[in-house]
Amino acid sequence: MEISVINKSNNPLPKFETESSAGMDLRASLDSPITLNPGERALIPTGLYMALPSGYEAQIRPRSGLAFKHGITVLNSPGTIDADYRGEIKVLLINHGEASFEINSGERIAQMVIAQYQQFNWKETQSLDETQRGSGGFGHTGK
Ligand SMILES: O=c1ccn([C@H]2C[C@H](O)[C@@H](COP(=O)(O)OP(=O)(O)OP(=O)(O)O)O2)c(=O)[nH]1
Ligand SMILES: [Mg+2]
Repeated sequence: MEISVINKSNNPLPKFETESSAGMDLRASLDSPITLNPGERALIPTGLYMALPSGYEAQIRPRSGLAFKHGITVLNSPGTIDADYRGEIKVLLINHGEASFEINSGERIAQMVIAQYQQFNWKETQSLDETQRGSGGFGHTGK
């Protein structure tokens, strides 16, 4: 599958880092570094614009290394890029760590996974089919 993309950043296009990676890492596209102090959030531009085929979405997810080592994560994870969005892809990062974290242009800040989705129509009704689970949830099967 090919996806049309415009790259206004100085970074190479995102790529799969290993043979079977699910996502491509996204790089920050910045004029100057951004410092995220503990508790702070920022919308980080990537300089990328794309046209997903209808029926596909892009999910913006955290990189586990940044989360584990620095407490840096994607606040709205997974961020949703709609197929009809033509604006710049941006990444909403938050610093959940105890130390300030500097983001430099070109650094890999998150990853993007393309996934299929299906739209649907509601069929409004007064009753639903019975199942073994019924309305049990939120741990009702035990620890
Ligand atoms: O992490 C994200 C999440 C969203 N977007 C862009 C693409 C997406 O298609 C659009 C709208 O996102 P969403 O629907 O999550 O935000 P909203 O607050 O509901 O805004 P809108 O009213 O524009 O839908 O913003 C990003 O660039 N990065
Ligand atoms: Mg929306």
